[in-house]
Amino acid sequence: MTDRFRLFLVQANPALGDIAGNLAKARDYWAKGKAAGADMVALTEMFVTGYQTQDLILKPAFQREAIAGIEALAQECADGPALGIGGPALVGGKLFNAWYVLQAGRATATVLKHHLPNDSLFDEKRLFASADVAGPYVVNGVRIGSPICEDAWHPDVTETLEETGAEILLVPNGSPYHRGKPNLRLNLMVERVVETGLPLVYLNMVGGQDDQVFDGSSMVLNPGGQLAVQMPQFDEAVELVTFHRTAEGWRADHGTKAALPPIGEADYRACVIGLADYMRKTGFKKAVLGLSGGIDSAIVAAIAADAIGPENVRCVMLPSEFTSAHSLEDASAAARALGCKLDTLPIAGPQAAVTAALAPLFEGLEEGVTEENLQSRIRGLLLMALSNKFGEMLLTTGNKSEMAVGYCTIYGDMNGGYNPVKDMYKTRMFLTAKWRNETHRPWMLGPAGEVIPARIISKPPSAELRANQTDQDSLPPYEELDAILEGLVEKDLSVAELVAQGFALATVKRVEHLLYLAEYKRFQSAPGVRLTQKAFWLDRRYPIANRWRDRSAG
Ligand SMILES: Nc1ncnc2c1ncn2[C@@H]1O[C@H](COP(=O)(O)OP(=O)(O)OC[C@H]2O[C@@H]([n+]3cccc(C(=O)O)c3)[C@H](O)[C@@H]2O)[C@@H](O)[C@H]1O
Ligand SMILES: Nc1ncnc2c1ncn2[C@@H]1O[C@H](COP(=O)(O)OP(=O)(O)OP(=O)(O)O)[C@@H](O)[C@H]1O
Ligand SMILES: NC(=O)CC[C@H](N)C(=O)O
Repeated sequence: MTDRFRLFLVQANPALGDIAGNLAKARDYWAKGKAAGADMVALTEMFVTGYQTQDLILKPAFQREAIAGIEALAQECADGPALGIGGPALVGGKLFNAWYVLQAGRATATVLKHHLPNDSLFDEKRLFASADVAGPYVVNGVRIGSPICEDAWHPDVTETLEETGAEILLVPNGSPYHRGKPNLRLNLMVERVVETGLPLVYLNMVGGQDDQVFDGSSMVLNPGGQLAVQMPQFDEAVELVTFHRTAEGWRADHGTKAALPPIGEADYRACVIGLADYMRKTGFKKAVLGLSGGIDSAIVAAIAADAIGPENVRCVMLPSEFTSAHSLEDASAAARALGCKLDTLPIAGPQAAVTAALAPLFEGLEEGVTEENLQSRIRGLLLMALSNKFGEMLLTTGNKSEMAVGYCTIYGDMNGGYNPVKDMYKTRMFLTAKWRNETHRPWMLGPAGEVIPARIISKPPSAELRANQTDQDSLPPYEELDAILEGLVEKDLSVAELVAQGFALATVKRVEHLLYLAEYKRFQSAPGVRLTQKAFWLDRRYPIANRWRDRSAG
């Protein structure tokens, strides 16, 4: 009887749709596991296709290529350790989210997912059939049960596996980041370990995919819930875990115990990885953004410098007659501190030309928001011209507070391919800027030190679209706005509940109105990194034409 079982865990970053590339990665990791003397090499949920595939997985040609790839992989990895890999499976004409166990040239087990996540950003019931729960499979005489991700968030699948003889639980995941997610997963997995009395391996992928960032944080728990291995959050990593058979069952040796970063740092890292992977996976090497001397564009510049290197980030100051001297100085100081190129493109010329073109139609009409927004749109036009000419993707900079209430110009500053701060509230932007100035980590490609000049953080935010404008002319103070948004968006509170918390009825109703009104802007907005469980895109899907307003407080 085997008394030792060695499992090679692969916390890697697949590229969605790159079936050949993901198979090549799988082969390389399998060879590493073989060289390390593993009995089994484990990869994550849907590794062969990347995750989440959304409706791409419904395309028969895509399914066929992925399944054929797994069959070929089985043969290439016949001579050595077993290989566990996620991919689609077609059984009885139905499509399943599956995890294949490849041994001796074929799939000796095809585990099919039972619990299909269908809330927040998941729509798996739309894509896959739900399978009945099956028992464990055997590798080198050890019976292993593999609940697939959501399957381990409920007690029934692991209970069945334990009752049908599983000795070790190995859970492949595609679990995306949100604030505090590692702790949530740990609590759930400890529950499974305590219920079953079995050791549990939680294996998650890493990397950015559109709005989602998968943050690894894979771990191994021994019965009782003791943490034997903690793999890092966000980094690609491998770990050879050795299990020993004891009188009480299998136990994992202690291994790597990576420290997980605090939440603020994890959010920033998610923004950096989300942007870096979006660029890499869509084929961009360089980015461009408007650097105004305000905090939003300064943080986005820092994130971009950290993600793709300051030499690949072009900052552009586009001053108008309303741009203050301190904005010019602050933009220049920020670009210098980050080591990014700064171009200056005054907008007075194009603004005069557009104003003249519109003059015959606008004659006798008062100037107002139209003219203010023209400046933003001219900036957007010039920035997109640079993007076209130099192949630099335009970054847009609207934080979550602005995106919530529509404090941004459609086809103006909303222009851009990706928004790394789309899910970060303005009050967090200030904290993030301070934190980045005080902290440098090896994964940051930008420099250490005060990369966001102190005045950018301390001065009152202004769009500078008219003389002496500040954000607080149009919006409640950000502390109040964010607290109300936290209630309306993150917690789905009613207007009455917010009023009971002490907020003025008129302010809450105005914020609620702006929130609903701005749906059309968000629908046309760039994707951005998801940090919360109510990100504007998949977590919170609202109608655009919507006459409902909450009358709970009158
Ligand atoms: N339901 C709907 N479906 C589709 N389209 C709809 C629509 N409602 C309005 N629209 C369209 O949207 C237009 C109004 O939206 P928009 O043109 O954005 O203009 P609007 O939202 O009125 O103004 C932009 C606001 O953003 C502020 N801001 C803050 C920070 C930075 C910047 C900046 O630009 O740098 C701007 C600026 O001060 C101003 O308060 C309408 O004229 C109409 O064309
Ligand atoms: N003078 C400018 N030069 C270059 N880009 C600008 C200029 N003014 C605005 N922009 C672009 O439009 C975006 C929206 O402006 P907004 O005022 O909301 O942000 P900010 O200036 O970065 O920060 P804050 O809101 O704190 O002032 C900016 O982040 C920037 O990308
Ligand atoms: N891929 C999955 O099944 C993930 C679902 C799970 N609720 C998570 O977010 O981790």
